[in-house]
Amino acid sequence: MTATPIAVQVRAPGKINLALRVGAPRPDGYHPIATVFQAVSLYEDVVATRADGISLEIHGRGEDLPVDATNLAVRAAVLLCETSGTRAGAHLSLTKQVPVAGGMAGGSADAAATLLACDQLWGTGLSRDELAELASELGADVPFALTGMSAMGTGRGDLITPVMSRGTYHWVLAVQDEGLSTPEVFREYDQLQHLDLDDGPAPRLDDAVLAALLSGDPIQLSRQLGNDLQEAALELRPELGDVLAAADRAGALAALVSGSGPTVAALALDHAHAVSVAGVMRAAEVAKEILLVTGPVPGARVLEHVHSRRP
Ligand SMILES: C[C@@](CO)(OP(=O)(O)O)[C@H](O)COP(=O)(O)OP(=O)(O)OC[C@H]1O[C@@H](n2ccc(N)nc2=O)[C@H](O)[C@@H]1O
Ligand SMILES: Nc1ncnc2c1ncn2[C@@H]1O[C@H](COP(=O)(O)OP(=O)(O)O)[C@@H](O)[C@H]1O
Repeated sequence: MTATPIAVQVRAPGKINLALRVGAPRPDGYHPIATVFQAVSLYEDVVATRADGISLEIHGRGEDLPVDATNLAVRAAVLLCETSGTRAGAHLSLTKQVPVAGGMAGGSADAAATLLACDQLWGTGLSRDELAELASELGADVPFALTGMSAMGTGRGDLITPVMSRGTYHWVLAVQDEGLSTPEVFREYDQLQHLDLDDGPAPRLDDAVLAALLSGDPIQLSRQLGNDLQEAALELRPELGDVLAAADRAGALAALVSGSGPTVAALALDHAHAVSVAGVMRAAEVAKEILLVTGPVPGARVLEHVHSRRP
């Protein structure tokens, strides 16, 4: 008797870039980056159920996203199907908490969760390294969604090195109605920096970010937050200046645009301080939603296997 799952539920987190350094564009259109990711407690849940072919339904945020082969979750399932040669299919039910096109890698979390869910459902049995290789084919941020916690990303952001982090950090997120396009923000960055192909120094992280994470002290971390894409995001969406100013007035330790934006992440001392910062930011009416999250949290993980027993 072999226990075969008929359904698998996987959860993967969104992220904040605590530090993001960007170099000049490469011939393939990507930019070399050096970043420190932190996975935070906004989650994408994927339930993969045995079915014919690959199909997708979306709940929560992003209900108007396409459910065809352009969706990152579908692309992940198709890639695993093709790589493993399986004849099995899956229906994917995706529940999204992470804002769409918010600079928090929700689509990447969907792809990572789907890879893991389908791997379990189909018994493909790939190692974490093999999954990470497929992940990087799907997008620069996808490998981190598998790893979670706190990690350094280099190359296109897809080469992941976990880093030590002490304690829990409390963040207030200001979520905007309308997302920003990642390629557009990188293009704006190139214009602002007057960067051409392979022009300028390779991006480097300051070791002080890693030391701050290790200290567990949010005040120390607040002094090391930084994002090279912030100016470009502000250029494209000047209202984000009001969000950063509101976070400052609310007494946040520091605030920055996450990744390519437009979500702004404000760091608080502890939970009570985060509640107070969130209250002031809500009253300032600078965002569609103000959310409280914590980090670091784990990467993609199986929450449940549903089994049918077959002889
Ligand atoms: C900026 C960051 C920071 O973590 O995150 P988000 O703000 O998107 O969440 C990432 O680098 C985004 O990663 P991700 O969103 O997975 O990018 P991809 O889908 O692979 O690439 C989309 C496009 O963004 C640009 N891109 C992305 C990554 C990178 N290192 N250099 C780039 O220039 C390229 O124009 C690429 O065609
Ligand atoms: N499952 C998905 N969830 C979100 N966006 C997706 C998904 N599949 C494809 N996309 C496309 O990717 C774009 C950016 O995705 P997302 O990961 O939400 O933002 P960001 O890159 O800013 O972190 C979306 O605007 C959408 O066009």
